[in-house]
Amino acid sequence: MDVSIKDISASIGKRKVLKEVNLNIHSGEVAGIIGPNGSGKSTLLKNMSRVIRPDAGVITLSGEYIDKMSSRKLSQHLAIVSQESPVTFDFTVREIVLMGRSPHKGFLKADTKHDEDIIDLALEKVGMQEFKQRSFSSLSGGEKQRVMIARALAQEAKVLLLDEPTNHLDVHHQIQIMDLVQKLKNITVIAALHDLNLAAYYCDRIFVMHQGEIAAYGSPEEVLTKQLLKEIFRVNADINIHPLTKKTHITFLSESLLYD
Ligand SMILES: Nc1ncnc2c1ncn2[C@@H]1O[C@H](COP(=O)(O)OP(=O)(O)OP(=O)(O)O)[C@@H](O)[C@H]1O
Repeated sequence: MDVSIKDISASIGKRKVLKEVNLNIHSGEVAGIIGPNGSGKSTLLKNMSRVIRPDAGVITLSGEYIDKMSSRKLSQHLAIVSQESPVTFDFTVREIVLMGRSPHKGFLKADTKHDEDIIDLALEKVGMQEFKQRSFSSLSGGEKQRVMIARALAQEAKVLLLDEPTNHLDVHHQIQIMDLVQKLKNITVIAALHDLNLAAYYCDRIFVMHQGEIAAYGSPEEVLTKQLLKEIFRVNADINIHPLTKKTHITFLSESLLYD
């Protein structure tokens, strides 16, 4: 399912946070949204999932306007893992992942063996199957993050929005989650990422946000240049193609290294 964002502008209070943003993300693509703090990445994802309504512009999923879809239909198409964990009551891990099934079930319909199998598979994919009966609130930040990803997988949406999916995760689980995301078949993934080397390694294309606008986009090799890192991220860096992975690899350089 492809995602098209056309001339989206959005404000929070009096502040314009997104300014005529245009993006076209192809079906099955892993797209990375990168940018400094406050550049508008989360706000863009919130507009795509209709948590925030834009001032102007339209968003379509395979040509269908999201603002014309019912909430149920939108959740069948699109799942979001946001930075905020929405849970206030003490649910078990199983119950949290089961919530991902609700767009596919009738009102008050009992859970089926099919739902249970999907929950088990989703938990297995994120390596959390042993935690199925644990209380969600007792989990560590990284464990919670993996359960929220399992919930999104159980939703079986064709578009997956991930806001900082590797935030809180140790390096093993960062790679586990990004490997999983990359292997998802026929699913369009749009992920806001701070780790530029993870973005370079896993994303087909990268979109760079700066002050509410798209400053650049293209393949990681095209986008992640020394000049862009200096201008947008205000860092000095050495950039190579890694001999083993054949992907762009960034080494960040401290000011002291440059001027000592
Ligand atoms: N509820 C809010 N009230 C006021 N300002 C907000 C609110 N939410 C976001 N903003 C502002 O909107 C701008 C964009 O925020 P957003 O969270 O989209 O940025 P981001 O690129 O995701 O940042 P980060 O990398 O820090 O997560 C920021 O300047 C932020 O302070």
